[in-house]
Parts: sequence; C-alpha cells; structure tokens
Amino acid sequence: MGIVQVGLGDRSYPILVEHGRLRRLPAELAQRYPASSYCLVADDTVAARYGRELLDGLRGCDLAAELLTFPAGEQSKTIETVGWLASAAARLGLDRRSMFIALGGGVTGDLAGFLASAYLRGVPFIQIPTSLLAQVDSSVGGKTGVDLPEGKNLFGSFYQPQAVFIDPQVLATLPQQHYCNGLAEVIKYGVIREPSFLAFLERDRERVLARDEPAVEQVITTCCRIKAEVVAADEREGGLRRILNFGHTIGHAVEAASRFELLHGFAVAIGMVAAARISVRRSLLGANKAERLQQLLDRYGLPTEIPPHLDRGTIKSYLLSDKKRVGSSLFFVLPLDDGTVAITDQVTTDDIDAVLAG
Ligand SMILES: NC(=O)c1ccc[n+]([C@@H]2O[C@H](COP(=O)([O-])OP(=O)(O)OC[C@H]3O[C@@H](n4cnc5c(N)ncnc54)[C@H](O)[C@@H]3O)[C@@H](O)[C@H]2O)c1
Ligand SMILES: O=C(O)C(=O)C[C@@H](O)[C@H](O)[C@H](O)COP(=O)(O)O
Ligand SMILES: [Zn+2]
Repeated sequence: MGIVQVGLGDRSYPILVEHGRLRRLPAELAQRYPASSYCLVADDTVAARYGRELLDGLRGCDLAAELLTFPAGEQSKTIETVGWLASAAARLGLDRRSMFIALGGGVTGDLAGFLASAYLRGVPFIQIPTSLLAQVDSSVGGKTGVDLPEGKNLFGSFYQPQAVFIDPQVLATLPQQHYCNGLAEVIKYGVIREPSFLAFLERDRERVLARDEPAVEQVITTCCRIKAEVVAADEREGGLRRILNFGHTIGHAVEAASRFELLHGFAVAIGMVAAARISVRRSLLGANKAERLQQLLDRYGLPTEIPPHLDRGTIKSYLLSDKKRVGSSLFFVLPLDDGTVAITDQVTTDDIDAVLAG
C-alpha cells in the first residue's frame, strides 16, 4: 500500500493507493470518516460497474447512503448538472454532516467536488477516482468546477477532499482510449518535474501500456507524490502550481474548439507538443528534445497535432478566454533544455500563429 500526504495544515489529507481497497471501504468510511449520510456521485457507467456495489456495501454496514448519477462524459460537466445534483441532494434531505463521495473519473471529481464546495455552503467530500487520469491527477489538489460554453473549467472553486482512495484494480475495466488519455497527464509529470520518471516512461512503455500492476502502481504513486508536493507549496496557483498546466494553455483551447469531443488528455498531449515547439522557436529547447517528447506521446498512442478540421480562429478565441489570461498576457509553461520548465507570459502572437499553423 502507498500513502502520500497532501500537506495543507489543518486541511491536510491522505492519498491511499491499494489494490482491492474499494471493497474494504464501507467499514473504513464508517470508522474514520463518519457522516450522517453518504451521497455517492457517479456517472451512469461507473455507477453500474462500481457504484451500486459500494452503495450496497455502505447500507450493509447500516450507514445511510444514496447514489446520484448523471450521463457519462465531458458534456455533463456543466452548471446544469451541478444544479440538478444539488436539487436532488436537497430533496434527499442531506444535511451539513453529510459526506459526498466522488466515485469516477475527472468529470465526476470536478462536478462532485464543486457540488460539495457549494451545497449548504460546503460539506466534506471524498475522492474515489476510477479512471487513470483521475488517479494520477484530478482527484488530488482541490481544483473543482465545470465548463462554460465560453471555455473550459471557467466556473469552479478550490476545495480539498478529506481523503483520496485509489484502487488501481478498477482500471481493469477502463477502456484503452481512456487509459491512454490519462497517460498524457502522466507524461506531463515527467516533463515538469522528474526527468528520471520520464526516462522510466520511455524505458518501461510496454509494461505501462500493458497495465502491469507494479508499473501502474509506480506511475500512480509518483504522479500523486509530485502533485502533492506542488499543491502543498502553492495551493491556489500563485506561482509554482502553474507548472501543472503544462500543455493546457493550447490544450484547453483545442479541447473547447472540438466542443469537448477531443478527450482532455489528448488535447493536453497536443498542447504539450505545441508548447515544446514554442520553446524551440524561442531557442529554449533543442529541436531533438521536442521531437523526443512528440515521439514518446506518439508511442503511447496519443495525438500530437491539432486536428486539421478544427478552426484555428476558434482555437485562438478560446485561448483569449483562458482563465490564466491577465489583460493581454497569456501564461505558458515552456520546457527548457535543462529538463525544467519556465512559466512565462512572453509568448507572442507570432509564436502562437506559428504553432497553430503547424
Ligand atoms: N481537477 C483537476 O485537477 C483536474 C486535473 C486533470 C483533469 N481534470 C478534468 O478531468 C476530466 C477528464 O477526466 P476523465 O478522463 O477521467 O474523464 P471521465 O470522468 O469522463 O471518465 C472517462 C470515461 O471513463 C469511464 N470510466 C471511469 N472509470 C472507469 C472504470 N474504472 N471502468 C470503466 N469505465 C470507467 C467514465 O464513465 C467515462 O466514460 C476533464 O474534465 C478534465 O478537465 C481535472
Ligand atoms: O491541478 C492543477 O493545478 C492542474 O492544472 C491540473 C490539470 O491537469 C487540470 O487539467 C486542471 O483542471 C487545469 O486547471 P485549470 O485551472 O487550467 O482549469
Ligand atoms: Zn489536465
């Protein structure tokens, strides 16, 4: 079992990584995270696979428990879904001692976390991430929220969970494209913080892609450790935390321009290559290193070019509504030759036009 602590003073919490943990959770919740009622939030796919069993497990321990579901997919990450979930919670009579449990991928975690941050002005919640992306990234760090028609994640809050329970066993049922989707964020961690981890991802690619148990556990604990360190140092993204946005400036714009049909990790993979190309243009990174990143993403089954059918003007207009924009400055995270990254607002329109043109 791996335990990583997110150190945030009196809001610190553990991330527990253990095969088969989901089955043991009801008793553990009752003992260590008491609540008047547990409200599971899951999309319909995860609810059918794991939600009902967990609900039965909780009720079997004589705990009051409910399950709220919504249609799977990024299209559900909206204010409307949060409003619907909040009304459903109110109709169930959930009080301030209730506990929300986000059971699912990043969409569920972002939605349920936001719901918990606002329902009755804030009730506690627990993350049980079931997609690789959620296990390595979104369940940790307290960013919650929804998309707006105007752009990605534009409405939300910082709200930390009480705990994160990760059971890598559930990845057995995750479709391959969603597994690869999560690997984009995994590669991000190697680039922004740990060259030796990037080398591991290059060397052990077959094991990682085959979901070899020790390799997957190493991937999850490494990413969670890095994210916990960064979040503990800068919870509200005043500085260091911006590195977690590597690939996201262009990635989010591409994702929104695709009307959220392109998966988040796929868009981030495209955005990481675009950022690396900007680094090359600005003589911050050797062309061979940008190619190395592109090759690695490619070998992990991830896209690296902006789909030709996406309108470049639309992508640019989404870039200008990015939440990290301040005035006319856009923040970019650029990889450097020495294996670190720089956070800069010095990227020019020419740089952006050049990478959008391909
Ligand atoms: N808050 C953060 O820090 C943060 C970080 C990264 C990404 N995100 C957000 O996360 C979202 C993407 O997350 P995602 O890729 O997990 O999407 P998702 O939640 O839509 O899950 C992907 C798909 O996998 C299915 N699924 C999940 N677990 C499964 C399992 N074990 N078995 C079978 N099917 C399973 C889901 O039903 C869904 O269809 C985006 O909205 C992104 O913006 C947030
Ligand atoms: O936790 C963070 O900080 C991140 O930036 C992690 C990202 O992978 C994630 O996609 C996040 O939701 C993006 O944040 P945003 O503030 O750019 O919406
Ligand atoms: Zn992301």
